[in-house]
Amino acid sequence: MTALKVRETTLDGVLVIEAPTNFEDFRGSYVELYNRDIYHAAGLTQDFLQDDISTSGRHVLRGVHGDGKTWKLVSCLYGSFYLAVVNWDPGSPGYRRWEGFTLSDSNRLSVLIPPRHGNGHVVMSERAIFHYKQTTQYDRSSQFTLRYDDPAIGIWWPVKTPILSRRDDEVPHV
Ligand SMILES: Cc1cn([C@H]2C[C@H](O)[C@@H](COP(=O)(O)OP(=O)(O)O[C@H]3O[C@@H](C)C(=O)[C@@H](O)[C@H]3O)O2)c(=O)[nH]c1=O
Repeated sequence: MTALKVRETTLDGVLVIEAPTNFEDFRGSYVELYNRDIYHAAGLTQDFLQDDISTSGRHVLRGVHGDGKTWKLVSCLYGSFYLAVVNWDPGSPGYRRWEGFTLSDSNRLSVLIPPRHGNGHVVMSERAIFHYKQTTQYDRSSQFTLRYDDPAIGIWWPVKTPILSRRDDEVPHV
């Protein structure tokens, strides 16, 4: 069985993971994005029970959202986006630390995000498909929303005036 290639990040528990198979030939590509047995063999035994996608145009920014119980495994199915993850656990020494990642349909990377972290992404290609697996059913009332440009967090974004939903635009600074 292929061993999963996993890289640690500056955020405790946040991992960058290569696709178990990323094959290209004259026809195009074939990607095995998630394989339960290979993930479990690497110690990543989260029980994912929902798959979600969102599609967005260039410079749309969704987030920063999170909750206290959900693990997410984020990938880019099409195009490219910049993903920011922030530790939002007041009990953690890394509280408010953030890191950014570029995910695309060429690097085929996934990012594993533990509970008590916020995530947001901004689309860099003309269109992109954001995909994630999650360990809980959607529960809007348990989610927190952070302002993407909150100076108290200081996330760097490659786009300074992104397109936002009303929810993401109206959220106050912390
Ligand atoms: C997140 C979610 C939304 N929905 C619905 C609710 C609403 O009618 C519609 C659009 O929802 P939103 O405007 O909240 O979508 P969006 O702003 O894209 O929210 C998402 O942002 C990214 C960054 C995440 O990581 C997700 O967890 C989620 O918070 O989709 C579901 O049915 N299931 C879900 O799991």
